[in-house]
Amino acid sequence: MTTRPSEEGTMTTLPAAHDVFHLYDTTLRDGAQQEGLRLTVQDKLRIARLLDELGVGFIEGGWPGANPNDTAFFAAAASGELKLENAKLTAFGSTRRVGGRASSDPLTRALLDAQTEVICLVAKSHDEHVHRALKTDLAENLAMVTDTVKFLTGEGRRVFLDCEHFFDGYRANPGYALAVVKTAADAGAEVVVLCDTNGGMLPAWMGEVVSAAGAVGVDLGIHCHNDTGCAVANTLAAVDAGAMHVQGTMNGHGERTGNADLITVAANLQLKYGWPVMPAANLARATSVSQAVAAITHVAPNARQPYVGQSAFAHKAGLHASAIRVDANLYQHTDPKLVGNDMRMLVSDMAGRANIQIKGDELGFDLSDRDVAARITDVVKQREMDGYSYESADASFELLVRDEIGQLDKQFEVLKWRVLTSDEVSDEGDSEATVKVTVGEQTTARVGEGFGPLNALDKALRSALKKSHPQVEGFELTDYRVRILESAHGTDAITRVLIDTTDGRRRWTTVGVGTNVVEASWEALHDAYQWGLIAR
Ligand SMILES: CC(=O)SCCNC(=O)CCNC(=O)[C@H](O)C(C)(C)COP(=O)(O)OP(=O)(O)OC[C@H]1O[C@@H](n2cnc3c(N)ncnc32)[C@H](O)[C@@H]1OP(=O)(O)O
Ligand SMILES: CC(=O)C(=O)O
Repeated sequence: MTTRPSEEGTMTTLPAAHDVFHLYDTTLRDGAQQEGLRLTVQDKLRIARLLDELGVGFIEGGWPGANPNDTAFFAAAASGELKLENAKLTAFGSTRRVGGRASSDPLTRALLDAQTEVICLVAKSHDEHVHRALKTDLAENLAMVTDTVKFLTGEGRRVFLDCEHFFDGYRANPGYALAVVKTAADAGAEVVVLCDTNGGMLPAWMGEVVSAAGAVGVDLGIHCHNDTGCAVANTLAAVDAGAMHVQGTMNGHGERTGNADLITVAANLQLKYGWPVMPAANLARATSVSQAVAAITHVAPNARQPYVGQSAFAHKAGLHASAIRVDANLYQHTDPKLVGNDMRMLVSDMAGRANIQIKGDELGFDLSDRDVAARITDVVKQREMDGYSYESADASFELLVRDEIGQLDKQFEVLKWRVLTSDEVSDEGDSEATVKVTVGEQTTARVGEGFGPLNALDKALRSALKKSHPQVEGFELTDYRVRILESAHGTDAITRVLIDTTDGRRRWTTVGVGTNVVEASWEALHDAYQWGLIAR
């Protein structure tokens, strides 16, 4: 144990860094056991490359022989499609079948065929599971461990062994759970991993059990599930008790409620414990790796994910913002840049002047004048009361700021708009819009047909502006979100519309509000075009 100053200046006791420490990623195996997640071979190859860039030591690629997809993944990796700079690809499988021999077990053979230097085996370590799930006796399970580990190490493989249900097994029969650890170590397993398979552990219970396993005299790993919401905390508690190998997944994917989020674990070890678990430049890729994995898995990123979530360093409250103007560290536990994230300032009805000033700086406006900032704050609060939301609608907020400080150089004025929708659907759609605008001295009226009123209005406005502002041809509406704000009202409720637009280079969001959804949509659309034509 070493004693080092905590960030607050008090002394805290933390374990000293191990000479050898493993970050072991199981996104491609246990992560893929998450409901709704399905990874193709190409997905797995892409995620493996990202994990290698991040700098994990081991990438568990799946269970070769268990399904054609995983077998094909290992074949692709072995054929040279996967070139790893930092990590070692690891094949996962179980101890041999009851009553058989490892040398003739087809799944053990498949582990060798995967051609990885490292193999991770799962073995039963809970006596009740041996009796009821394996349907054999305790001695045979130990023999399965010995036979499989010895066979694979004899074939030149490095073997890690996952003790399934270790913590529950230790509670039920500590002598047997520890015998599995010792048997694996004696047979040649390099690391014995203690698994909280059902995820029921709490941090306060970890130390005693991990220390008891440590007394066996083998390098220990930890594999935690998040069923009590404690996967990361349990992992750290196991590390405190001596584990030198941590298993986890990107974004905490995994069976049921998931596994320990390896990014959170790694960032805690590196930034809080001060252990050099990966080069600083690699940790600074954590946010982009997390986002890239989310894009590949099609699982929406969790904005509140520690360190790398979109909201991890987002500040909404006025009091926070005013202190952040003095020093960002007054309201953040670490520098977001260290994990590749950014501080974000949110504008809402909880804002004070400081939020507005910091957001102004971000957008390139000098709002240091207290009166100007106070006026904009008041406008924002009133408009939020009316139903607007500027938190994500940066473009509408910028238009509001420009208007308040006299820098709104409107690129067009709308003289009139109208839209009709009918039950007659032609090839052009079911709606027809007319938009009349002036640009400088020129007045133009155009009709647009489309599917739904917004589509028709978009076409009409684009058509009216394209001669004077040809760049509108490149504007594309990518998302359209409608929220009913006063549900008690029914069909005359207030509606808020958010529209995301892109021109291929930039992406911006605008907001509109009205009792009429078409009116709210038109306002958001109008702002989207104004911002796209004004802002650089
Ligand atoms: C805790 C974990 O997450 S471990 C990882 C779990 N991952 C998976 O199960 C995904 C991949 N699994 C599979 O594709 C299949 O379950 C396979 C290919 C492994 C086995 O499929 P099947 O032969 O059809 O068997 P099934 O899945 O029904 O049952 C598992 C068998 O393995 C046995 N088994 C379970 N754990 C172990 C173990 N550690 N060592 C040896 N055998 C084991 C069971 O007793 C059962 O044996 P039985 O067929 O004689 O009853
Ligand atoms: C091995 C594993 O995934 C578990 O015990 O949870």
